Order: sequence, then C-alpha cells, then structure tokens
Amino acid sequence: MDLDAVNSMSYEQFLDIFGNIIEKCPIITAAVWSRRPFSSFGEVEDGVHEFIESLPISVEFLEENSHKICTKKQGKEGILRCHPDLAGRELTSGTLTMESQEEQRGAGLTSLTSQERERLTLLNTQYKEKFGFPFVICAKMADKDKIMRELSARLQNDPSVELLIGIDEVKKICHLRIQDILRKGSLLPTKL
Ligand SMILES: NC(=O)N[C@H]1NC(=O)NC1=O
Repeated sequence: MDLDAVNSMSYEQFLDIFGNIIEKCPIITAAVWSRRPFSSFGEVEDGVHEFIESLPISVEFLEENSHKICTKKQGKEGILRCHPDLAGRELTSGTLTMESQEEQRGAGLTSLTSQERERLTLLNTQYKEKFGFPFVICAKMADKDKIMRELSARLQNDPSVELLIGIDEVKKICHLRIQDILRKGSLLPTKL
C-alpha cells in the first residue's frame, strides 16, 4: 500500500486506519479525509494540525452593565480531555485504546511499583484540579521517571502555557502514530 492507496480509500477505510491518530478524536481524521489527494503523508499530519489550530483557546471578556463576564472557548482543551490519564483507571481496567496501551506499556507504566502508581495518581489528580484537563505527554518519547519529573514541573505552569504544551504533545503522539501505521502497513513515506 502506498500514497495512491491512501488517496483512493473511502472515508470509512481511512477512518478504520487513521481514526485514532488523535486519541478518541476520529472527527479530526474524518475532516482531514476531505483534503485528498495527499501529495505526501506529511499532508495528512498538516491537515490534523490545521484542524487543531482552528479550534479556539482564548478567554474572552464581555462587558455587560460595566461588569466583565468571562466566556471561555474550550476547543483545544476538549482534545486534551479525550486523553486517558497515564497509569490511570483505564489502564487498570483494560479499556485503553490499543495505541495508548502500547505507548503506556513502552514507557514502563504497566510495571510501576505501588508507590510509583500512588505518586502518579496524586500528581495526575493535582494537575486535573488545577487545569481542568489531564496531563498529556508523548509517552513514546519518555519513560516513567521523565513522566514523573515533567508532571511535577508542569504543575507549576500557567494554564495558558500548559494548554499549548499539552497540544504540542498531542501532535508528537499523532506523528508517531502515523509513522507506526506506515511502518506496520509497509506504507513507507517518501517525505514526511
Ligand atoms: N495522558 C496522556 O499523556 N496520554 C497519552 N500519552 C501517550 O503517549 N498516549 C496516551 O494515551
């Protein structure tokens, strides 16, 4: 299978293969299909990035009777909220997506000591209480020690900064998931 094969896929086939390149957000893949024909696999990724970037993040202040009313626009946060906690409930209950299961296993999160699991759970809870979305990091580019360190450090960030870091991590996860699909399906990219 090559780029021509991908370009000739129905949207159902495209979704079957690329539907989870952004965790539990097949709507993004479904939208990107409209951009065919792709002239490189990088264009699939560009389509994903553009979709994500088009989602709002800003906090708007409206004036009403001289009172400021804050209306949050939460598109990008929604993408982060589709991600499971690292070493969280879904890992324990076996309900992670195949991709996430593999990524978390690779980072050593399936073989934590009970002390490590407790610490990670505590940090994840503190993070979600502060930011309102889960801590997201590209697990394939980390190991359990790096994940703990980053989680502690990122807890200190400002919410607006943390949102951007989280979205950057989502893009890294997406890149590696596409690479994985290409490798497993012998879809070798000519330029990515
Ligand atoms: N919370 C979080 O970072 N989740 C993820 N990271 C990753 O690499 N795969 C995930 O599911």
